[in-house]
Amino acid sequence: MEICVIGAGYVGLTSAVVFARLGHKVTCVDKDSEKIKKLNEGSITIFEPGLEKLLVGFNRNISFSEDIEDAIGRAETILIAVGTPQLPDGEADLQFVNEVILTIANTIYSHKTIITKSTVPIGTNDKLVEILLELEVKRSRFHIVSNPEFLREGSAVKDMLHPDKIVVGLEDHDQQSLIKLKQLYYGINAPFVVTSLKGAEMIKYASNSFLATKISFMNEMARICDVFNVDIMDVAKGIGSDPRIGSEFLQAGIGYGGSCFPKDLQSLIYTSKKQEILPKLLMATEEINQTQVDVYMDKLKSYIPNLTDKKITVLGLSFKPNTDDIRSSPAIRLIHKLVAHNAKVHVYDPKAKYETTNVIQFHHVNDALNDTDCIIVATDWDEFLYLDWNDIKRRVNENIVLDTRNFLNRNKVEKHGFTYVGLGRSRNETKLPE
Ligand SMILES: NC(=O)c1ccc[n+]([C@@H]2O[C@H](COP(=O)([O-])OP(=O)(O)OC[C@H]3O[C@@H](n4cnc5c(N)ncnc54)[C@H](O)[C@@H]3O)[C@@H](O)[C@H]2O)c1
Ligand SMILES: O=c1ccn([C@@H]2O[C@H](COP(=O)(O)OP(=O)(O)O[C@H]3O[C@H](CO)[C@@H](O)[C@H](O)[C@H]3O)[C@@H](O)[C@H]2O)c(=O)[nH]1
Repeated sequence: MEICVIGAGYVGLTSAVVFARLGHKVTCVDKDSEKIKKLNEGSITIFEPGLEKLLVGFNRNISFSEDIEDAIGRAETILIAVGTPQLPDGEADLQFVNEVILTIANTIYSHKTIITKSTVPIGTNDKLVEILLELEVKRSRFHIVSNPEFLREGSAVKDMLHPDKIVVGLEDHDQQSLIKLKQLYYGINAPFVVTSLKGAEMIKYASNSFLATKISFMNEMARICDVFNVDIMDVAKGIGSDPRIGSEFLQAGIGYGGSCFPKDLQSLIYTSKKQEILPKLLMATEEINQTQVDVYMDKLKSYIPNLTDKKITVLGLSFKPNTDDIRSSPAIRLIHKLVAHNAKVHVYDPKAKYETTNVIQFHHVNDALNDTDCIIVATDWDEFLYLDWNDIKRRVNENIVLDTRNFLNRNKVEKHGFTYVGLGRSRNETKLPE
């Protein structure tokens, strides 16, 4: 199948490469000429495990271009994978989706299946149908399909090749597009969940909201565990073994970040309020998340009351491991707070970069750790599990380790004389058998 993927970001590029791997002929377009230039030179524009290898392996099936009209003209299937960022009031900004739909309207000369992969508010795809009709595109020339994406950054390729489901939202009685989607995903072993356009849009928001709520729930539990000297890790293990709860997304910590959970929750809150529904649970989820960094700042200040001129080393910048993405990263929020308290901030991240005043970023973890007064693990990169605490002991001024991800091996850290600080990570008061 000849496909045009519009947007060469995390979703667009991964989709383009995966569909090329499935044997389709893909043109991936982006209006960012720098991105397209790099991709045409053979360099990958994002860090995503396995993506570069797959691109190299299937580059015969994929091309990159800035010429959006030309790519649309040739393709029978068009995937919209442009950004839908957040406006200041929480509403999703649909300017890029609207831009694309106008371009499509001006370029349709044969039938197109237009698939929205971008996360868009409930009712958007119905609106896209209306817009195309208002622009006098013949009804026989297009079908709109909502096919939200559920990949996670850091495991995007794996998630797209082995999804747990493929959600497809269709216009009324559109059997033709369902057949097209099955052809598109031929080779992927996953059940189809078929629903209306609005149904598919809602599934995407409900999925992210549920997962974000699970995280905020655990963060609230961690706050409670903290005052009762209970280890939240025991609680996660205990409740996670119940299949009704499930063991994933129970990791308490500094809060969720990234380009999806925060903005999608804000967007659903906005949409609900517009319909005069007060989404109290979603609002609480967001509020807990927003204040989680402050909870860790209070922890830090209970050990170092005055942070002025204290050297604080932050390990991790990205919003989660295995990605270079720092969008809405809690690590960045934490760094801003440290700077506001006049701390001298040293940072290290295996892949992500962040430039700002009063922060020094190091290329080697040991350089970032020299003479530090406190080590804060802000992202759970595997690399930090293998730190040589015996060596670090000799480099630092003070022995405080704040683990905001409940992730380090506490015994290993404490064995070398460090004070391990977490939230809801109190030592069990009952002496248990070894
Ligand atoms: N990042 C994720 O993990 C993820 C997962 C699932 C769904 N989503 C959703 O997918 C969408 C895309 O997210 P992303 O993270 O890939 O975004 P991104 O910002 O990484 O990429 C979007 C790309 O679209 C391009 N673009 C914007 N307007 C364009 C236009 N008119 N023509 C051509 N290109 C244009 C931009 O230049 C950019 O390269 C969003 O709606 C997001 O919510 C993201
Ligand atoms: O137990 C957990 C799990 C995750 N996180 C944090 O939650 C955020 C989001 O993590 P994750 O969901 O793994 O990454 P994303 O790439 O943001 O993926 C989410 O957002 C995407 C965009 O909508 C969806 O496609 C995915 O299904 C959804 O998991 C990160 O900051 C994580 O550190 C926790 O704090 N505790």
